[in-house]
Amino acid sequence: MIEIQNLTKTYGNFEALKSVNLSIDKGTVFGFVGPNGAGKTTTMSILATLLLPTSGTAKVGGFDVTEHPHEVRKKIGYMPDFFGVYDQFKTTEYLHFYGASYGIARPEREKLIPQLLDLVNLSDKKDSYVDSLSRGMKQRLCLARCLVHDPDVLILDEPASGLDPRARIEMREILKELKLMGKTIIISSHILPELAEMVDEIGVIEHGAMVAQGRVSDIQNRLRVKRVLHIRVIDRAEELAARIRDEAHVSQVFSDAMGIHVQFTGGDAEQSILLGNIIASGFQVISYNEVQSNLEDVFLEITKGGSHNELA
Ligand SMILES: Nc1ncnc2c1ncn2[C@@H]1O[C@H](COP(=O)(O)OP(=O)(O)OP(=O)(O)O)[C@@H](O)[C@H]1O
Repeated sequence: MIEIQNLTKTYGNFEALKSVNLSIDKGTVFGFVGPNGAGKTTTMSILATLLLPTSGTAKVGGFDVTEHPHEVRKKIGYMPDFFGVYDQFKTTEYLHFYGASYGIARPEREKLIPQLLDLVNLSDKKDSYVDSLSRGMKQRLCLARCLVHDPDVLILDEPASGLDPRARIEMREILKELKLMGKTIIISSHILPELAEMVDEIGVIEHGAMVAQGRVSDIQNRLRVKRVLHIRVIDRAEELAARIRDEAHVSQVFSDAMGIHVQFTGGDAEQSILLGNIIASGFQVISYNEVQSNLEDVFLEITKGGSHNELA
């Protein structure tokens, strides 16, 4: 649904995007993450046909953003990171305005708008002035506005930024519904653990270059060069810690009141063999688990010190 090839963008002498490649299948929720200034907004603005690329191509639903911007616009709903709402409108009027801009006839809009307000949980605010809505409500109204023409693709630039935790959860629930409706969604965020729960894939961009892209679990696996295992036994923890040091794929061991922590370089099979050896040696294991890294850890690992080439 989205295909970006060798995309570059320069502002004067500054290279904001350096040959970015990105491919997103229909129905995927794609999380676009990267530090401030990495190039997320630039990429999304190009996809939204608001900015021309310097070189390379970007296609949405098979249409090139430079050659067929009008076709692309029919396919996308775009929510910018900063947006204005017309404060003097009521929410319903606001959506009528956008619906009419897309050429949707009034009778159709009369049916559509209550559905949209319901989707974004604003039905009880249908007669409220936009001015009186909270930030979270305005974000949701903006999302409803993006949906008036039933686009296949949603390009959402930091939709959860500046929202309190409750408003973020509401936004996340709405995005889940949109995914169920079959929309392809590209969403940028700094709130990485939040993103992990709702995206199928992530792309990490840093200094204008994609440094990792794939399914969240795959990227986590690729980064798990060293896993951390946490083991609890009924007794003889110190004895077990000393013994584990000699096992294959174990690089570091330390124990504390919480149990034994093992840095492990093996894969799933080796991890299972280690457990077998521990039990065969007569230790009574209460728990044996791998400490899960969350998306925040993954992101920090990928972007630390620029040592990420093997992931590109
Ligand atoms: N119009 C412009 N003129 C010059 N430089 C620009 C312009 N727009 C963006 N940049 C620069 O390009 C780089 C990428 O900016 P962009 O807004 O795409 O990053 P971002 O990943 O969206 O960051 P943020 O998370 O802070 O919004 C930044 O260094 C920014 O300063």
